[in-house]
Order: sequence, then structure tokens, then C-alpha cells
Amino acid sequence: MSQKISLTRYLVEQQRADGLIPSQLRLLLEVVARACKSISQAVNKGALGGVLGAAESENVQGEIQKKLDIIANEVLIEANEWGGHLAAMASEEMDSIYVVPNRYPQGEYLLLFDPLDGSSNIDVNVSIGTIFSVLKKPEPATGEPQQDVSEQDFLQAGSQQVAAGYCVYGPQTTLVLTVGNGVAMFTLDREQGSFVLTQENVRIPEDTKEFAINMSNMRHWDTPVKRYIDECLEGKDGPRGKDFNMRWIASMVADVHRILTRGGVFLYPWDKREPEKPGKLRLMYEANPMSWLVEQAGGAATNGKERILDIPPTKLHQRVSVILGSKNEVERATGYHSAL
Ligand SMILES: O=P(O)(O)OC[C@H]1O[C@](O)(COP(=O)(O)O)[C@@H](O)[C@@H]1O
Ligand SMILES: [Mg+2]
Ligand SMILES: [Mg+2]
Repeated sequence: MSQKISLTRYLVEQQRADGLIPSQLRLLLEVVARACKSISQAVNKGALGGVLGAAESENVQGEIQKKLDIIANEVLIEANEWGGHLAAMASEEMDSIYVVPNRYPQGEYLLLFDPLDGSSNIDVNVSIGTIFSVLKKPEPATGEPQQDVSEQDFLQAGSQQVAAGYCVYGPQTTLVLTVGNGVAMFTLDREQGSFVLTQENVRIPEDTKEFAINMSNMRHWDTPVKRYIDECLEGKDGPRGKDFNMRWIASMVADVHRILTRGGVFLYPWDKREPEKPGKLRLMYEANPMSWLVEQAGGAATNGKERILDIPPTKLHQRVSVILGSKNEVERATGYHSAL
């Protein structure tokens, strides 16, 4: 790329050329990007900034929060609450929705985020990230008065997202975005202080020889997942007729980033450890935004039975089983679920 295109310019061009993003959404995405830049700075300082280690609190899911989970959550709220683009926010780290205080102008969008994904990797200096999703606040039915924003407004299927993305804090800080017109990647130029377009029209190859799953849970898996992975492990001598490689970073952001970069399949399936939970990952903060990105790059994403983006959410912190990535592998693994 001869001329450097900043995130701001990319968004303005999307707005002008295709009318894909109204100006309010463009401004909102720029604020999210600015917040990710601040989080990236905090992550970078590590022990020097006193940001490593656990905080003395648990989140709504009963997980011990890390200091950076809390810092990232605060950065995202403070950056976004006053801009006038949002009606409310929801976060993996907060029990209920955060309504924009009425001292600030109210906007028409809803922002959802996993402020720090891959928390277990913070202290060991392995890639982590922020995942976000933007929905539009539903319009009241004709003739009905405008209602205060409620949790119910957030319970929209992933297919209703108007923007989704993540920022991975790794050897480089990279922001990956879709507004429904393919997937673009922007790398943070620390000298300039801006995100620069480094890849457009990201495509995931339909076939792959690489899978990502936490193998330590193998004995808890259901039969279709076990069959799929067993066949991969049999390699050249098995029904797949090729050897597979395995990667598991334990940061969904980093695993999905690898898949968007060179293909692969990622699975975090339902398992027998906590049978009442549909899965570990969160539908609204993790699975929906990642599934839309993957689909926009030509991949697929299901919960083993249906397309993730079609799942009607019933609660904010809903969990879901996830299979996503290279299309032919996702279709195969999903097919094994209906073969039973
Ligand atoms: O430790 P496990 O069970 O392998 O789980 C790893 C998964 O959990 C997550 O870390 C959950 O994200 P959080 O750090 O936001 O809770 C995913 O990013 C990752 O894919
Ligand atoms: Mg997460
Ligand atoms: Mg998190």
C-alpha cells in the first residue's frame, strides 16, 4: 500500500461511497478505536504501569477480575459515554446495562464489549484483546412513545449488528473491523498515534489443516466434537487423509486473528463439566461480533446446530457453544452434530 490510509479516512470513505455508515456510527467507531489505543498503552506498560495481577473483585459471572479487566472497562465507558452517539452500553464485566447519564446527549446506538479478552494471558505477556459489537436501539412501534433504553433493547440477534470488531494487543496492536462490507485490518502506528489500514477484503481460506480447541477438556466433550477432533488427529492415516496442526492461545481474540490471517477452525463446544450451560463463551460480547467478522471474511460460524448470528438472545450474559472459521471445516463439524 503506497499511501497510508488512516482508520478515520477509511471510515469517511465508507460513509461517502456506500452510505454504509451514518456519521454517528463513524464517530462512535472512532471513539472505540481511541479507547483501544489507551488500553493498548496500559497493556504495554505491564508491570511498569502496575496493571498486572488480580483485582479484589469478581464479575457477574463469578470470575476473578484482573486489574486490566477493570481498567479496560472504565476506559471504554469513559471514552464513550459523553459523545452523544450512544443510548447505553453492556459489558461482560458489568451485571447490567450502563445507560448514558442524562447529563450527556443521548444517541441511537448500543455498544457491547468484552473489554479484555483472554484475561488469563495478561500476566504472562501473551496476546489479549478487546471485542466490541454495535447495535441500533430499536425504534418504538408506530404511535408508541419513546421508551427509556432497557436490557430488552440489547437482546437482538447477531444478524442485527451494524458494526463489530476487535483490537488485539500482541506484538502489534491491530484493530479489525466490519460494518457489513467485508473485513479490514488497521495496525497502530505508535509514532503517528493512529490506526493505519494494513489489509482490506480479508478472506479466510475455505479449507485448513489447523484446528484450535482446549484439548484438556476432551473427556468432557460430546460425541460429534470428539469424532471431529479424533479424525483430525488420525491425520494422513485417517478419513481426512491429511495431517492437522493444533494451536490454542486461550485468547479468543488471538485465535480468531490467526484464523482471519491464515485460516483454521476454532471450537469452544458445550461440554459435560457444566451441562446446564450452553458453552463457555458469551453470545453478545464474543460469539456474535466474531461470527460476523468470520462470515464477512467468507468463513462460517455455528453453535453446532444453527448459525450463531440467527440465535435469538434471551439474556445479556448468555453463553453459547462456538464452532467458527474455515467454511468447509465448520460445515463438517456442524454436520456431525446432525448426523446423530
Ligand atoms: O481457559 P480456557 O477454558 O481454555 O478458555 C479460553 C477461552 O476463554 C476466554 O479467555 C474467555 O474470555 P475472557 O478472558 O474475556 O473471560 C476466551 O478468550 C478463550 O477462548
Ligand atoms: Mg472474552
Ligand atoms: Mg473479558
